Amino acid sequence: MSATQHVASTLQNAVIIKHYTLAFLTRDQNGCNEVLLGMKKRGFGAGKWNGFGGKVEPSDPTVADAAAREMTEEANITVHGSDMQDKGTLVFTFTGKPEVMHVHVYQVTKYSGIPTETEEMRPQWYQYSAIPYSSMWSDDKYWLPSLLEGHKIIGQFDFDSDEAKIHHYVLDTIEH
Ligand SMILES: Nc1[nH]c(=O)nc2c1ncn2[C@H]1C[C@H](O)[C@@H](COP(=O)(O)OP(=O)(O)OP(=O)(O)O)O1
Repeated sequence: MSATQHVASTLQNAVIIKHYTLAFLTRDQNGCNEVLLGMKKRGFGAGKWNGFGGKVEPSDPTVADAAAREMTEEANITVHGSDMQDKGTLVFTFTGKPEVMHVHVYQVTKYSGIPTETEEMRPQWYQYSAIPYSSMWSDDKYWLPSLLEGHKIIGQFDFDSDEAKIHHYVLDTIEH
């Protein structure tokens, strides 16, 4: 079974699915590629650098709009749902927990404003060569490099109940 089939089967058989967004803002800074990460200050994943995102709300017209709303709320910049580039799907499960996290992953390059700290996130630009993987979710090092190289990713990471250790994962990288 391919990783994509594995993910599809997990989503088909899940009792509870919660939808989240995760978006990476990238820029070319004098010929050097950079990505904006945020230090999560509270809640799920606090103390880790990550892309920007959160729960898809019933009031969000589309999932891409949810991704744009979260980025605006968390980094104080303006981005539009129509500029969100679909970069794939990540599924996270946790031993002993019935719900499955379905994370919709995006890249965005068009924005206005200057990223500034909010109650939830402290944003910082990182060169692609200096991404702080040791202070990120432990799955990120497997798929973020491919995403930043321009590929789409479809993966599933099964965490232990403590949300720290991955006991199994599958990942497909789709060449762009
Ligand atoms: N293993 C993982 N690796 C990763 O890179 N990102 C993950 C992840 N597990 C969750 N995320 C992301 C998805 C989403 O962007 C974020 C979790 O969303 P939040 O809990 O921050 O949602 P909300 O901002 O809606 O929460 P509240 O404002 O507290 O209701 O963390």
